[in-house]
Amino acid sequence: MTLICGAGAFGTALAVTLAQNGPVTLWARDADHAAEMQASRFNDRRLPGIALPEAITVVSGEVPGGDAPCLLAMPMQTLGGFLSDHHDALGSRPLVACCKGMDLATGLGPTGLIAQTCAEATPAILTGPSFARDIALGLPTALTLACADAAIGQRLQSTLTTPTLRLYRTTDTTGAELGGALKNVIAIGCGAVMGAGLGESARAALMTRGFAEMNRLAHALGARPETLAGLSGFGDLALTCTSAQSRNYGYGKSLGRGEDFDRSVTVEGAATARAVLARARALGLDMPITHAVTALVSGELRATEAMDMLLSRPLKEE
Ligand SMILES: NC(=O)C1=CN([C@@H]2O[C@H](COP(=O)(O)OP(=O)(O)OC[C@H]3O[C@@H](n4cnc5c(N)ncnc54)[C@H](O)[C@@H]3O)[C@@H](O)[C@H]2O)C=CC1
Ligand SMILES: O=C(CO)COP(=O)(O)O
Repeated sequence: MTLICGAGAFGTALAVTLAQNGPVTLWARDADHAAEMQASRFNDRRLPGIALPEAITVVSGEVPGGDAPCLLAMPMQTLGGFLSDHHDALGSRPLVACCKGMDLATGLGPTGLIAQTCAEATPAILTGPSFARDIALGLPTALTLACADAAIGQRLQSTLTTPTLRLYRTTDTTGAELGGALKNVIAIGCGAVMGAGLGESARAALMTRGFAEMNRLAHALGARPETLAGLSGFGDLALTCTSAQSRNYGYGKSLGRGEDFDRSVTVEGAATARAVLARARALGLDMPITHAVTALVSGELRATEAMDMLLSRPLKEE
């Protein structure tokens, strides 16, 4: 049995693909939503049009106990609260974060938060280039499964691989979670560039210099360069900065056009930009794109002003 907490688009998509391997329990925060899904066999609120296989049971209330791995598929800024609220039920099993970002309150990534809040559990993270709908439709997808405990990571890799979802494993949790967190920040910037009509060449420059920035922070925090070059870093950066399916990219595009954006949509890069900037400042690191995106998101700068700020920086070696 696999337990997935968080019945948004991603949690539901993971439940659909993992149902090919055996029973899945999908835990939803909202009791009405859980009852609606269990009865209709659809998640109309977050992933419409995808039928839930019979192997999925949707529950709410107490998080089910047990030793089976638990996937945590809720937005990053809600993870800390969820872990504290359900600490006892989560117990000592592997907890696989499926969220992307950096916690504003602590500056920690998902595995750091798990380690801090649920000390008996084994933290892991599942991350990389994938849209929930693609996974749910059974389109081929490859992700990174990171767990510092190599043996548990290997077990998770085989449990969570499905015929269409291929997992690669690493023990570098820091690198894997930083890739997923930072690519969303850069994607907001790329969306803003495109929304403001600054062109595809400017977007390519921002992606490349953004990748340099991701590597700078990752290096300072002890991550391995090959992790950043893999699915969870470069792979997810490429997908999110170029796809109209991405909510971070779409949000950036609205900012670039000066249009409103639906506030109920999950856009992880907005809070994460602020968290990353604070962390970088504490480490004495220069992260100009993250700085520009933070100013854009807070309304301090428009996209063209943010680009002017980046272009007027002193010339330097690549
Ligand atoms: N949607 C996608 O294509 C992908 C999403 N992700 C990541 O998955 C995470 C979740 O995103 P989505 O599922 O897309 O978001 P979503 O907006 O579709 O759904 C978020 C879900 O989290 C639940 N939630 C909110 N606060 C909660 C709390 N305190 N406790 C428990 N549940 C809570 C909401 O009820 C909602 O069902 C994000 O970090 C995102 O970056 C990763 C890869 C792909
Ligand atoms: O993480 C994702 C793709 O890998 C989903 O991106 P968005 O959250 O921007 O939609």
